Amino acid sequence: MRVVTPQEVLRRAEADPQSPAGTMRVPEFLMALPAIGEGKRDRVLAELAISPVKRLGGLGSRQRHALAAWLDQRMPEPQARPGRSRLIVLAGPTAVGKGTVAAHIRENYPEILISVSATTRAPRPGEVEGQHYYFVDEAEFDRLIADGELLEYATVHNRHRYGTPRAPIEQALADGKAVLLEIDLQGARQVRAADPSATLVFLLPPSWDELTSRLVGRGTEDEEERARRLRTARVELAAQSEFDFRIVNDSVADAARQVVDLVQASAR
Ligand SMILES: Nc1ncnc2c1ncn2[C@@H]1O[C@H](COP(=O)(O)OP(=O)(O)OP(=O)(O)O)[C@@H](O)[C@H]1O
Ligand SMILES: Nc1nc2c(ncn2[C@@H]2O[C@H](COP(=O)(O)O)[C@@H](O)[C@H]2O)c(=O)[nH]1
Repeated sequence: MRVVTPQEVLRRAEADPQSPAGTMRVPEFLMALPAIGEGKRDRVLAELAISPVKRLGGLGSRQRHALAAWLDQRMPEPQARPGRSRLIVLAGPTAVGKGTVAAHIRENYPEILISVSATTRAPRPGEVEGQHYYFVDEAEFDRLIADGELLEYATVHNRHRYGTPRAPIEQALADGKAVLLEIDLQGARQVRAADPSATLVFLLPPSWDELTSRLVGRGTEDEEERARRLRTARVELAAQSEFDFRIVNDSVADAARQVVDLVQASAR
């Protein structure tokens, strides 16, 4: 399996400025690296004299070399991305757009299997059994756990249980397909423990205000449930540095493309 490092993303951007790597903005690239927050990102941009509007493919050679040197010092290439499996986890706070991004990937990149979870929560209007979730009762969820049919499971927002059916994931991985799980932080940690070579991606909102307005705008939860979800969101945001990559969802298509780039990188 070939490992794609941030340095390789930089090389792809240089080779083809119109490629997904080339059109990625430098701040997004930096934020997708482990343990880079907004403050660190801004300090690095200032230190390397790179404007935040610059795209990787539009860097001058001095800037590109400065960025490559900074990367080499921070994460030497051979250790930057140890062998990855084709299993990608997409997590992030409530209403950041995980489901929307996953739906965009399902529609536009059918080669990637998007896992369908089991849940004890009731369907929302318009949700379809087997497409959005497998809606099960508590007894059936207990049975799935007892029979070892779930790869991971968790009680999310201290309310309902959600879990990833194991069989379709294992079959797809055995067939060489890439698999995307859209799950919560607890599930992401379980997947990491079960398969340290999985890639963990954290989806970030452009701002806290935007997150709350997406949650309100979705209109699927009452005020009590929204408050519960926002409490979990603070906990999840505080854990973002545990993830391999972070992607800001300010455009669904851009965020989806960045996730797909990571999926494809891990599948080489
Ligand atoms: N990039 C975006 N810009 C504007 N609105 C967005 C964007 N991405 C998603 N949304 C909207 O935000 C709302 C929440 O999105 P979505 O339901 O996909 O979030 P989620 O992360 O799956 O939430 P949860 O974890 O609560 O299930 C939806 O109304 C969706 O249309
Ligand atoms: N640990 C898991 N978390 C999951 C799974 N499927 C979904 N989720 C997460 O639950 C919340 C709430 O989802 P909603 O559909 O009720 O809004 C969200 O964060 C999902 O990512 C799963 O299989 N395992």
